Amino acid sequence: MSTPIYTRWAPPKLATKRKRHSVPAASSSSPVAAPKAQSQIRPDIETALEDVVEDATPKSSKRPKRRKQESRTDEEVVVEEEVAPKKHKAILSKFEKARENAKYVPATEEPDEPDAPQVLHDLEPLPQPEPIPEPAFDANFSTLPVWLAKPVAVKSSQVVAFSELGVHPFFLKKLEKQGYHNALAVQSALLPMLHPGFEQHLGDLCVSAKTGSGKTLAYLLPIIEALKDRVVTNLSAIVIVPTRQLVDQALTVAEELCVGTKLKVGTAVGNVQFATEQKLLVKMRAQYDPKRAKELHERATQQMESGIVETSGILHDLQFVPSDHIPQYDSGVDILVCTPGRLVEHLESTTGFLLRSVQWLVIDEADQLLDQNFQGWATVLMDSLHGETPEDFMNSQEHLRKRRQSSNWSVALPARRNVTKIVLSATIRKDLTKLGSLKLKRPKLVIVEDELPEESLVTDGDVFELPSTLNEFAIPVGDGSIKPLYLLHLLLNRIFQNTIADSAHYKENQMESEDSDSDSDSSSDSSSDSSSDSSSEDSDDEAGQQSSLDAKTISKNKSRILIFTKSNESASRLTHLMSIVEPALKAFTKTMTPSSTDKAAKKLLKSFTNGAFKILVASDAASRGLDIPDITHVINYDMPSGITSYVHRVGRTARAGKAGEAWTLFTKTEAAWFWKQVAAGGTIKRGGKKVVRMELKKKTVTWNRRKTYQAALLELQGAVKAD
Ligand SMILES: Nc1ncnc2c1ncn2[C@@H]1O[C@H](COP(=O)(O)OP(=O)(O)OP(=O)(O)O)[C@@H](O)[C@H]1O
Repeated sequence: MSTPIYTRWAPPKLATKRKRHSVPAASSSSPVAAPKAQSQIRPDIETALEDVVEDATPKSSKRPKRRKQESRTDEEVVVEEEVAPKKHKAILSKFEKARENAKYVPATEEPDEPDAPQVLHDLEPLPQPEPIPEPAFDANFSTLPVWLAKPVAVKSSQVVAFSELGVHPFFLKKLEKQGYHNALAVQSALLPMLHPGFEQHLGDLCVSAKTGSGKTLAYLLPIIEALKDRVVTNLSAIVIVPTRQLVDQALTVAEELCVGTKLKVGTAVGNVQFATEQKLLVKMRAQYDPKRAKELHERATQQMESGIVETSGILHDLQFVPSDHIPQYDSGVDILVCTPGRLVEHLESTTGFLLRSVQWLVIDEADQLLDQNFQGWATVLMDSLHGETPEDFMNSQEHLRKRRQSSNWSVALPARRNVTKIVLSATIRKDLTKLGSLKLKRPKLVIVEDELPEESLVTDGDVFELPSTLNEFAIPVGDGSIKPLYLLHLLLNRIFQNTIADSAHYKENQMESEDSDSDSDSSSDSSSDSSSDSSSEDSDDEAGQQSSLDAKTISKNKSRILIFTKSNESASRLTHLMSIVEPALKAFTKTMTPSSTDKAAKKLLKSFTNGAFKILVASDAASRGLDIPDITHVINYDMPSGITSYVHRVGRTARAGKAGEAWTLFTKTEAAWFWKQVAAGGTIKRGGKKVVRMELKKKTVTWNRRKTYQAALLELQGAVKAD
């Protein structure tokens, strides 16, 4: 038998499985380099190779084939050996592939460690990568409408002569007489916008300007100038302010400007009898009109028959006019200064009180008024201002308008009156929900400030500015148990004697952060506590640290001090306590109570202005708008209720360019709020100035007064119980 050209390739011998494949002896001399391949195969691919060989053989025919091989004939072997090269090729290519695959080991992959202990994980969150810090959000857009986001900024140092602002010579003389030569910044900004002319703003104005910056004159002057030639009285301007003191103040300014004109200025406040006020505001007269009189009489008869009869109104007024006449109503004033509550009462109950001729609506201290919105005054007012006049009170023009409303003729009728609204405050807020109730048309926000914001700076937040002539101080008073003694020390040693420069008792300490504040607060307290009160109280070396002033010294002093307490009751109690502990102050201290009559309140403010007494103790009722030019000091005996309240309180001094000081007494619990919200300067701008912290030692404050103070407290307690 000849030797076959190709011999069958046999896989290399493997330890266990190889036995399964019996290879003929001749195959070892095969031209196919089986032994060579065997030597080149890595042990790790041996298994793969074995699998490949196994795969190449159909599994079902493995065993029968072996058995067959033993019993096969020579011809069968020859046939089989002719088929072998083909099979071998297929197997070899599979082997090559397997070898290639086995060669690939990912570079980074760690070799499996089958013996490594298995780590069991609970349902713990998987460790996460560190969050990528987000860049700080720098808003360069505003959610507010453009007029609020981009106000008209006016520098508060801008001072222009009234004559350059187109003020009528008639008023220039008046202003000169009052000592006003130049217009203050807010006046310089508003007068051109309100005067008819090229610079006039044909829309409404919101004005934010510091306390004491002259806003009252800024709105009253252009209104009175516009109405000065008026001969027939007609309600043309309404000025709304929150309190009756402010009504009086605005009335005084308006009346001074109206002297020499025929204009009538009236007021509507709760302290006058309503009926009396009605007669002043509306004048009734009889007009001959038999046809309309007949109609009205018929309606009155119907009412009588139905049994439901009006006790006021036009039908009620019919009885006061001749039978063929009808009642007609004329305004008794050209300018009305009022509180919102009383205005609403007149709108609802005063027959013939109509707003059809109103051209100006001023809302001063607007943020406070809009916050209160009692009796829904803004809605009632806007309805009356923009709504239609009730038919019974329509004049001929309004009747004509109504008749022609749906016809083509309506376009030929004169346009509906336009009301210019002027909304002002030192703390105006960009609150659209509040301002929206005023139905402003083409509004413009004017901000008068020392530091003008950058053009590009868009801010939705509210920022308020204090007068540049104001200096602020703050005194820590521990837990507040002897706060009245701190106040007395401040009054007697600092204000009435003005010994601040050489007094060792006031330790100046400029504080910026609350942390440092509370630290030093506690340290100051602990230092005072560590010194025995009883030993130091009457010791000689303390003598002279606390002043006891005589009435003469106080009366000579030019200071006017306004002390704010949290309520009217606290104001009365503090006045009482002060006069017991320091009797010299009794004649110079008065309380402002809301119960005092209008006349008494006016008298009180007048004698304070004149210097008849020096200290006025008041609640927040006096914090807004009160203009007493000579107030030198404001003391926040009790902490104000908010930032705006602080701004208005301290704004009672340092008015119209005069110097002033504001002092705040703060307890440990109030320190954080005060330093963070008020003193830090985020919302309140003070032109680079800081609130200066002044420390007083407790023993200095209580010197020689502890017993008197305790007796005074007992007396006060007795008085309160007796009440
Ligand atoms: N052109 C002027 N020159 C000098 N003083 C003026 C001028 N205009 C007004 N004043 C004075 O400025 C003071 C403050 O005015 P006004 O009461 O109008 O301030 P304000 O801005 O309304 O303050 P507040 O916000 O506290 O109500 C008043 O005493 C007033 O007489």
